Amino acid sequence: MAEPLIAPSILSADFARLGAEIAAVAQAGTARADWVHVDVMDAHFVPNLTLGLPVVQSLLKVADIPLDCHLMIEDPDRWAIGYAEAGAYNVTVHAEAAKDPVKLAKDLRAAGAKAGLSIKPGTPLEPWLDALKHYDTLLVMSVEPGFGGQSFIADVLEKVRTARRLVDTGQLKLVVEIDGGINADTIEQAAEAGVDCFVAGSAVYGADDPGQAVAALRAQAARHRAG
Ligand SMILES: O=C(CO)[C@@H](O)[C@H](O)COP(=O)(O)O
Repeated sequence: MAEPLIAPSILSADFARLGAEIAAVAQAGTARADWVHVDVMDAHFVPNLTLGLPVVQSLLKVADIPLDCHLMIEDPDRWAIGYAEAGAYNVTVHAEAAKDPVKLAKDLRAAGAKAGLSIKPGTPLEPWLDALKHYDTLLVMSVEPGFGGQSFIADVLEKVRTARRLVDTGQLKLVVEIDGGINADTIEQAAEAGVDCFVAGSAVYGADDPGQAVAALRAQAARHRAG
């Protein structure tokens, strides 16, 4: 299995210094993150408001690292394409909000982005398995979306195990990503369940040295990966 991917979430970064906060996890070497996770929240799909396309367009001009945009918004069928056209590496929409997830994935890929589908902790995986054949990432939420710093919900690991099995047997071809409550205490169980990509907000941006936190999380995940 490939090396685990680490994606720091800028939800826990200083919003007045976003360019510098991204650069802090984009230095060469083991402290370099694989992707930077950008949480877009609209205060409708989730009860919080963060940033939108104009900010992402500005970040794309200065970020020397792929941006993984997680859209926690209503009507992603209308808005997601803008993030792909702007140059986001991966654009993830929520299964609970998408009206036509297959068309959406095709449109995102046609615009040059990877397509991601996310499910909340209480959303089952099975109804989305056909649609997931068109996606490059599955983002399993391990907290209720909306806020950083929440406690990890271990029950979602059953969905990770199912997705891992489907990827390993060739029935799905995607990156299994987890988001919410990932830190030194929880990353091992997520790695053992078969996660490929770990989003971590407070565990990275709450650390004295965010780059060192990235390196430590990656090493810990690598020691505990399934397979
Ligand atoms: O999407 C979200 C929350 O909705 C996450 O990306 C959080 O930002 C992760 O933060 P931590 O739980 O790692 O502090």
